[in-house]
Amino acid sequence: MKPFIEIEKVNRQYMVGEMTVNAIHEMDFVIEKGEFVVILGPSGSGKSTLLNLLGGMDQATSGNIFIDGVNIAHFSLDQLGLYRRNDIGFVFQFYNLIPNLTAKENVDVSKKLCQHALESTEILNAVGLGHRIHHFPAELSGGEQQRVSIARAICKNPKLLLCDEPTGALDSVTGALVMTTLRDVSKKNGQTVIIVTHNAAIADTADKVIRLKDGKVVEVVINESPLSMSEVCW
Ligand SMILES: Nc1ncnc2c1ncn2[C@@H]1O[C@H](COP(=O)(O)OP(=O)(O)OP(=O)(O)O)[C@@H](O)[C@H]1O
Repeated sequence: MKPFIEIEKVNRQYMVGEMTVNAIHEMDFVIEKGEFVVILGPSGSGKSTLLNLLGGMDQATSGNIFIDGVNIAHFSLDQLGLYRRNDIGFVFQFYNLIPNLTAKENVDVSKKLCQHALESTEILNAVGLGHRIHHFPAELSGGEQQRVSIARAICKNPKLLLCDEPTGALDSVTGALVMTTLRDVSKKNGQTVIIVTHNAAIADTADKVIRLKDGKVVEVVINESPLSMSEVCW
């Protein structure tokens, strides 16, 4: 059986004046359905570029990106728009909630946009915010706001959940709580999750760790027994 995600000889080059920058260079890896994956690497190693390619926000210079059997590297801009809308959930470092909408209304925005949305109240309960559904973002802590943004992404019932430094703006205790929520809810829903982070501690909780350097994969580690967040030293 083919893997759920297959990155095959992917390149993303930028031309800067006369110079060619190989942000992603001949990259290959696979991710199975339901895996909780962490991508680590130093600054400039290609993490954001890779996340943008997987999320259909950018196009590869060459190579194949199979998501659930479909090669998105050959998509038109219109197809990429539909792919981002229906198949991808995003969680960013800063929560990007709409300030004048409540937690539930923020999550409901996803329902209006995509085809397979889940029930927002149920997801807000699952991320531990059942008692905060009518609160506005300004009435929520940073960790609570990030959990609303996770609920918003999961509510789309996406094929793939992409998270860019989801704990980057949080203190370590709140970050661990947010990561626990993310992992628990995704595992319950069989959701495939890819997290880009500088925080190597998170790697021990992942099913798979992909390390990048200079636009290349330098190591793929499969954790047979991932640690729980409470076992990780931040
Ligand atoms: N639009 C662009 N034009 C030219 N070069 C770019 C562009 N975007 C990224 N790069 C280069 O591609 C390489 C990879 O960048 P990328 O942002 O993917 O790294 P990163 O691992 O996400 O870094 P960080 O951890 O600092 O966010 C870097 O050398 C960067 O300078």
